[in-house]
Amino acid sequence: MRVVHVVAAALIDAEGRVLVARRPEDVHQGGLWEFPGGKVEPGERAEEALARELDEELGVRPLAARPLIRVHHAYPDKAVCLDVWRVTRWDGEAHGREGQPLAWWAPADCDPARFPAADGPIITALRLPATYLITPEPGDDRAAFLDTVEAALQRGVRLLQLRAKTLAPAALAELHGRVQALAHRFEAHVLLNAEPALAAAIGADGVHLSTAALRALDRRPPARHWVAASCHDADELAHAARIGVDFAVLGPVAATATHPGAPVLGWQRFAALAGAAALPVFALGGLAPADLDAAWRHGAQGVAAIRGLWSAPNARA
Ligand SMILES: Nc1nc2c([nH]c(=O)n2[C@@H]2O[C@H](COP(=O)(O)OP(=O)(O)OP(=O)(O)O)[C@@H](O)[C@H]2O)c(=O)[nH]1
Repeated sequence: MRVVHVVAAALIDAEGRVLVARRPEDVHQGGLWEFPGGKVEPGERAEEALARELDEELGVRPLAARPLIRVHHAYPDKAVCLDVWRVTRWDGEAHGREGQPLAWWAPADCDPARFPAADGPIITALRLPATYLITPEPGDDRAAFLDTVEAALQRGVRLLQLRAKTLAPAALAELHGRVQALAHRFEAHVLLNAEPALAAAIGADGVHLSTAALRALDRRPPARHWVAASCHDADELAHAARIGVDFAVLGPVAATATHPGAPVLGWQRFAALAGAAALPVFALGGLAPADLDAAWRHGAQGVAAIRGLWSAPNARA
């Protein structure tokens, strides 16, 4: 089946709401809500197509846009590649130039059932921040560890993975409770890197699956908000998407101090794997907030890091 290349925009307003439009009843996926956009014309660059579609459909001109996610989806009657951009500044006031109803919804309120099936990963991408902090092993000084977590939250980190492989379950649960209480003060979420049953039992916001844990599962484990997984190749990404994992971490993109000698992917390979994956993918391995533009250009949700976020100067949302 020929793949139709489509550009779509997530216009984000000052309150973090996203603009959605209702598709006419009589077209493909009619009656559902969508992100404004349309087909890329022959010879057109994606950004040109985006500007043309936003003018035709909404009467606005994008001023600040960056890639959000690329989604491939095969409907029974057509295959699409949705190239979705996050637009945070534009000229003009958005109005439905083709008579289509418009609405501004918080990403948390976007119900995937009201959108075409391809849009699930787009909604997830909109709900996720651009950085994912993975904690280093906590040392004996728990107070210093919690202070550093709090400083990271103050810098803007909103998604954390508590990774403390050396702790027994009771000590891990104890530390998790403290980290989660801090995180919730900042409306941030904590994923516990542990057995899904333990994460669920102690009320974690989510669970982060190791590659081995991911491979052992044939369905999404129960979780309050998030199920994430560590992946290294196309098979693992496909398995993660198939069982309903929300997002993946893929790497190492560059060499890291924590995993010396691990084979490095590089940005080109990362982009190929992330672009084919049906879920948002954070880039991991030797990265920091300064790498966000490169990460977005190569199809990442953003950057996941231990060192690069634990004491980095900032974490852009
Ligand atoms: N703009 C947009 N299109 C989407 C989204 N999700 C999704 O699956 N699509 C699909 O991507 C294609 C977009 O093309 P289009 O908006 O030019 O519309 P169309 O196919 O109705 O045009 P046509 O009548 O010329 O065939 C449609 O097949 C649509 O179902 C989305 O969120 N926004």
